[in-house]
Amino acid sequence: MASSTSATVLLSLTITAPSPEPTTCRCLLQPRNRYLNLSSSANYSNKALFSSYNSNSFPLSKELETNCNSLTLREICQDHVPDHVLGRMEELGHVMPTDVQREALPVLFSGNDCILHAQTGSGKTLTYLLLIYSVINPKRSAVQALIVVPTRELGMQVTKVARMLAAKPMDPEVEQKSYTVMALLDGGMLRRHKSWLKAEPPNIVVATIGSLSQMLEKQIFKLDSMRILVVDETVFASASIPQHRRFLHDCIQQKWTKGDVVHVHVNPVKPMPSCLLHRFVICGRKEKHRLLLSLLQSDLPESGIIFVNEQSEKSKKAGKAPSTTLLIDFLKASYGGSLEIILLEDNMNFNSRAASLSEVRQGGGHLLVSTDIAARGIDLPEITHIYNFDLPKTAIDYLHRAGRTGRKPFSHKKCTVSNIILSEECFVLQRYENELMFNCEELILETLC
Ligand SMILES: Nc1ncnc2c1ncn2[C@@H]1O[C@H](COP(=O)(O)OP(=O)(O)OP(=O)(O)O)[C@@H](O)[C@H]1O
Repeated sequence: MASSTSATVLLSLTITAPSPEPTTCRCLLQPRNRYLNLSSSANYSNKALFSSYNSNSFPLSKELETNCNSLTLREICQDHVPDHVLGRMEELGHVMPTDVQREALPVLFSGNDCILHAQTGSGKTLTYLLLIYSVINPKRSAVQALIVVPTRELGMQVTKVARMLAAKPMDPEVEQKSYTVMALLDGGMLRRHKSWLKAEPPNIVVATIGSLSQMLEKQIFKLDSMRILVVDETVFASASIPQHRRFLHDCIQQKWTKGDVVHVHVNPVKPMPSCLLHRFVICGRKEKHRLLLSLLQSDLPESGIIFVNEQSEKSKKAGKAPSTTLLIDFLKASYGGSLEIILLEDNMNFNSRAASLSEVRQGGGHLLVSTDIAARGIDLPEITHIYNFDLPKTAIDYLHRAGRTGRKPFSHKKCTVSNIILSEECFVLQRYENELMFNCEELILETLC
């Protein structure tokens, strides 16, 4: 994929990297006139944002740097982001910056290449959207920013936030052309999008890789006006070497970035948000349903996600029902609490998945039974409890699942991640604790029953 000529490319990524500095990170890089192959980028498990824009790089003012600690988001952004976007941002309750926003935004606005490291739920999406709104021109009918996401669910989430920030000012006195944001997601109406892209290209496109490739192949999607490319929550490479230093080294080697990339590292020691309490219960395979029920009855979550691993091929071939279905049936028959039980899994068609998510987003308290499809990028701040009915397959998956709760940056409320494990899985959990540097307390069975 070609970036536009004389463009500066910026990459931001969330590397959920364990050793030597385990953390979630984003990386902002500036290649010049480079080709970036999204689908074949390999070797890191991360969340990434690439953006390209014509920057008049200027050094970060020392004064701004020192004063940034006490600045509001508006003060940090006001010379860059249009006023009505800042107004919307404040209406949405974003007044003070999170750590990553405070540290990253001045660097991004300065046009420097940089890498950002920050925990899940720390406000990276707003960070890159503010950068996008600082760069694109709503009067220009051309795709100026492209955000590539791995799943339809994350795409819907990002589109929602982008549209909320871009909403036209309520005040009729304020004349402002609104930004247009298109969601080009798998399972969507590609024919309709095709006409839209041809007739009046939107300013921002949020796309899954499949839909994007189709549009690129048919040459409907033109990248010549693109100034920012974001790759969000995408696997760039093997999870076995998720080390940001190595990643950065490779990016420089591949010339995706200039050599003087800035590395902004927020909370370098602990990748896991500190507002999370982790605990585990050991039980036999047949006791898991009953144990989950006891946990739900004693925790009384406001809302929660119960993560179940995907059904194995072997189990499918044997004609067994998936664990999600069994669990939903069990909960519907025995739960009896006030929360609504909702299913979200890969096997569902796009419409059913969208319906489940919109039901969840309407609020009112729910228990979402889900595979890892809900583990990345989905932002449901009302979730207070995560239950790993099945232990995730990797430490990175653990981090992403856990990061679906505790998503209120300025709240001191503790949220809980509970793991229902078999005795032979203890060492796996221990490994995740070591890799991600968190502590998981054992809950003794008697106290629950
Ligand atoms: N400055 C802010 N003030 C208050 N809330 C904020 C602020 N910035 C972001 N948030 C809220 O914090 C939550 C998490 O933000 P966001 O989804 O951007 O995190 P993230 O770092 O991208 O997480 P992940 O890596 O898990 O995708 C969202 O509900 C968002 O609305």
